[in-house]
Amino acid sequence: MQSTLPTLIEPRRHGDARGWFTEVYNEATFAERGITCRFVQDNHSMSAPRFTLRGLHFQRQPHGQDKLVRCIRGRIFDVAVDVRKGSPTYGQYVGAELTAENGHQLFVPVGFAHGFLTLEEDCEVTYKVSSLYAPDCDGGVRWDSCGIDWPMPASTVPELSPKDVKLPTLADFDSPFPYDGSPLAPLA
Ligand SMILES: Cc1cn([C@H]2C[C@H](O)[C@@H](COP(=O)(O)OP(=O)(O)O[C@H]3O[C@H](C)C(=O)[C@H](O)[C@H]3O)O2)c(=O)[nH]c1=O
Repeated sequence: MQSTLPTLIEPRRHGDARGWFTEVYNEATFAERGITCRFVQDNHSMSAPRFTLRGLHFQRQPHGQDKLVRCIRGRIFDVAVDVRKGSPTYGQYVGAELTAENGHQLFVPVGFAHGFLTLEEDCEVTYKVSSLYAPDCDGGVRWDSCGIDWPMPASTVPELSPKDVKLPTLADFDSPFPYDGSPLAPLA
């Protein structure tokens, strides 16, 4: 059964005198965590300025994307916001620090807006998605409209794309995503 809630994955690193080895994706072990979607595209972004904020994004159906996110250079604060219409946890979020050092990953299912804030310069993020890029179905809500406690000094204005500056606020947004009966739970 596909997990419909954000999930933190902490892949094991096998260390030896040379360094370490880890499986960043394994169909069988990820299925044990409820991640059974079929990923069809891998993405990779680099953000140069510290406190770059990409998000909060989703793709509308029929091109909704489950995402499996990891940071391969630097550190990010990665966030998933519940935007499932009728959810008792609508507008609430979970967040995790994903770093090249900890190797942690965040699974962000369809029904959640995704975004991240870089905590260092020159951060690189890679993520698998379960639906191909469909720009006509691109959607999102403003980063500062969901009560997210972004880990940056209060006066900081993050680096945003012109597109993200113009996103609607959560209050002005009419969600296209149905609620499946599972309220948002803290990341295990
Ligand atoms: C998402 C995407 C973008 N692009 C092109 C379109 C633009 O020319 C350029 C940058 O796109 P955008 O500004 O939408 O990239 P981000 O702001 O990093 O958006 C992504 O970052 C947040 C955190 C997400 O969760 C989404 O995956 C995605 O929306 O890459 C593609 O060619 N394919 C793609 O799948």
